[in-house]
Amino acid sequence: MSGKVVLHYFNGRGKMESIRWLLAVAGVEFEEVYLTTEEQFRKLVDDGALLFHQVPLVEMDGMKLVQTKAILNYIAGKYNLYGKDIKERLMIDMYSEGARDIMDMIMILPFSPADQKQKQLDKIQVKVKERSLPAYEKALAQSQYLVGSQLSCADVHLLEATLMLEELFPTILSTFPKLQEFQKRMKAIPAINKFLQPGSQRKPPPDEVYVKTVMSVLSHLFK
Ligand SMILES: N[C@@H](CCC(=O)N[C@@H](CS)C(=O)NCC(=O)O)C(=O)O
Repeated sequence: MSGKVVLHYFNGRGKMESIRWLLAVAGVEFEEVYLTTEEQFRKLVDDGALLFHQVPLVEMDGMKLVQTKAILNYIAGKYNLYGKDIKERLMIDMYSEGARDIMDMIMILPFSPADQKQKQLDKIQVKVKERSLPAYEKALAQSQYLVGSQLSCADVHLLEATLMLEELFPTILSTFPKLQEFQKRMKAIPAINKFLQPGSQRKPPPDEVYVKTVMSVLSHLFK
């Protein structure tokens, strides 16, 4: 039981995606249980598996982990992706949260009304070009890693965020050469290269299917 890592979430990126990324980079194999019905969700709640009645839930090391940030920090700490002291951890948290801000803006897009999507996209583009990407470009001009002298979870979250951005805005990194080099370096890391191979990452369903599933599993939130 304690050897197997099981992820409970929807078949979509959402809040679980960064956890999948970090486990993959740490070389940890995992299984997924996709929630498709309200009954499945209720059962997890009734079994006491969801501390705050929310997913993501990760079964790992004989524990039931919830709260995305806590789960990510646990994995990062366990697999040496969380710096060497509290000052490095602080910087790692700062850069990680910056990447989280980008991903959160993108994550809610499928749930935006169709007539507001373009406005949201324009807002995201301006925000990341003016704020987020220059901050990361500056950090990467000093060192190949965002923090310290080794790979950390902040690098992994930044790669995930920049790949998500490029799906929406294919040329967004064109004026950020350090970020382009960073992506290249990161993609050459064997565990990342493996995770990015077609067939290795799950293929998330189309947005409409994902949104419909979330709304039916969590129907109590949409009443
Ligand atoms: N702070 C939590 C939030 C988790 C969360 O909002 N999960 C949603 C699905 S993405 C959920 O399970 N909502 C059910 C509810 O709040 O009743 C985390 O970061 O893990």
